[in-house]
Amino acid sequence: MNHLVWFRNDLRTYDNTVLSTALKDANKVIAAYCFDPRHYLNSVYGFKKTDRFRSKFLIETIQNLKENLAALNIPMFIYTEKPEDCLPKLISQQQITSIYFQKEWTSEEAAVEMALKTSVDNSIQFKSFYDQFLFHPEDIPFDAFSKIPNVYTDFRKKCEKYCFVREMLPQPEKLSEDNFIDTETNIPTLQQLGLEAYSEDTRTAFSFSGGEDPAWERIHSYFWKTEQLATYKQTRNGLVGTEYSSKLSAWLANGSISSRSIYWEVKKFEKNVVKNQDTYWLVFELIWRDFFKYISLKHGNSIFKIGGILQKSYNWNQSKKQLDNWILGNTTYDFVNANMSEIEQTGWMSNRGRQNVASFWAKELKQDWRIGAAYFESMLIDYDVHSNWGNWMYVAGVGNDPRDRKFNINSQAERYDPENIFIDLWNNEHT
Ligand SMILES: Cc1cc2nc3c(=O)[nH]c(=O)nc-3n(C[C@H](O)[C@H](O)[C@H](O)COP(=O)(O)OP(=O)(O)OC[C@H]3O[C@@H](n4cnc5c(N)ncnc54)[C@H](O)[C@@H]3O)c2cc1C
Repeated sequence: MNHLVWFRNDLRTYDNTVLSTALKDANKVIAAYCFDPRHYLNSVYGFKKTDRFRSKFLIETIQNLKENLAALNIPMFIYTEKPEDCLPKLISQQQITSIYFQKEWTSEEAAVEMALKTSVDNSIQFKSFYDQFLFHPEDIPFDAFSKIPNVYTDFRKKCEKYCFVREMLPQPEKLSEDNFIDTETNIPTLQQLGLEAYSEDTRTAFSFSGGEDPAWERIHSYFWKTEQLATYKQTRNGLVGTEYSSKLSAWLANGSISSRSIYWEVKKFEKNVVKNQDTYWLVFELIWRDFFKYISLKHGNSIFKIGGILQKSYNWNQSKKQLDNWILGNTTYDFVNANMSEIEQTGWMSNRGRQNVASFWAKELKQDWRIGAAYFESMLIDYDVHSNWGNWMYVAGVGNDPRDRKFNINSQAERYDPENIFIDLWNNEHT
């Protein structure tokens, strides 16, 4: 049996169900990753689907994954082509019998899987696994995805009571040296993906580096070195600096680390250092992440539609001038401007910032919320389809917020940035 592990948003060797299962009964295992050219084109809203910040992070992630796979004697083939164009050739050259991959359900990802299926021989087996969750779909206390509650608290309480988090998988065992071959394929540069190289803004909240090793270094630092986890709930609404929140989202989004691993690391911390509301709260937030994945499983493409999952109709506007002012930080609110400047310069924005700029865009300007979501999709280093579109729907009043709130931006700024430290950092001319 010759197996191909087709990496998607599960870019790690550790605690990876797809990789571990593929290794079980194989004579030979090879890996592949495709920088899909469609991900670097413009979306229907006119933004690059993946701009420079996430692309650079992804390039670093693949470099790290390639090295970690090589240490297991697994060769990694890297293409800048559509999977359905390059993988059939690889499958035939390497006499592959089965393809292992993480199951994705959003329409674009599902279409790629279908296109790949139709471009290879019928005898090739497709084996896909859900591996992006904290609570595995087979373990949740709901009979079907259609039964997932639309209110977060109902979902969380039932999962916390009746569900469990699976153990992490053992470290994969190294294959024999003859499994390794020279792949003679290269990781593209930013320029080859049609993007410009850039140097990091010194004001960045966090100097992100892609890959599972940097993800674990962050865990080591945030949990064990500085013990910031012990005060997470108290600091998580911060705006400036590396330590106000975990910053794990970028690695979680492309699967460099599993949500399960973070959960079990929290449990270790609770045993060895302290167990309190703050340590629990990180898990609480990881459950939010699961919630939006289940909402997208339940509602399918509605998460991308203007009426959202509630199918609500509002009078949405589409003003190019308002869009330019929002993106360039020329609105009437310094707090919105500072946050928009941060995302434009670094690909990052705090959760507090995201809520405020999204509320301003959708609720105050009454602009089509999908344009805001598409801009975030382009810019965010931690873009995750479910978390982004789910949170945008939530803030825009077409999703899961039972109270349909609008943020008072001035009072938010006074509360979270009382001395204008954040505003001054991002609104003053950068030297
Ligand atoms: C409009 C809007 C768009 C967003 N888009 C994204 C996105 O594309 N990708 C993304 O990962 N998060 C998104 N979020 C959620 C949240 O802002 C980020 O997860 C968080 O700011 C990341 O920082 P952190 O890792 O330091 O989070 P922490 O506060 O340390 O939280 C730990 C982890 O919990 C999860 N989490 C925390 N808050 C949320 C939330 N509200 N929804 C879902 N998961 C959460 C994340 O995986 C995060 O890494 C969005 C929020 C809003 C309001």
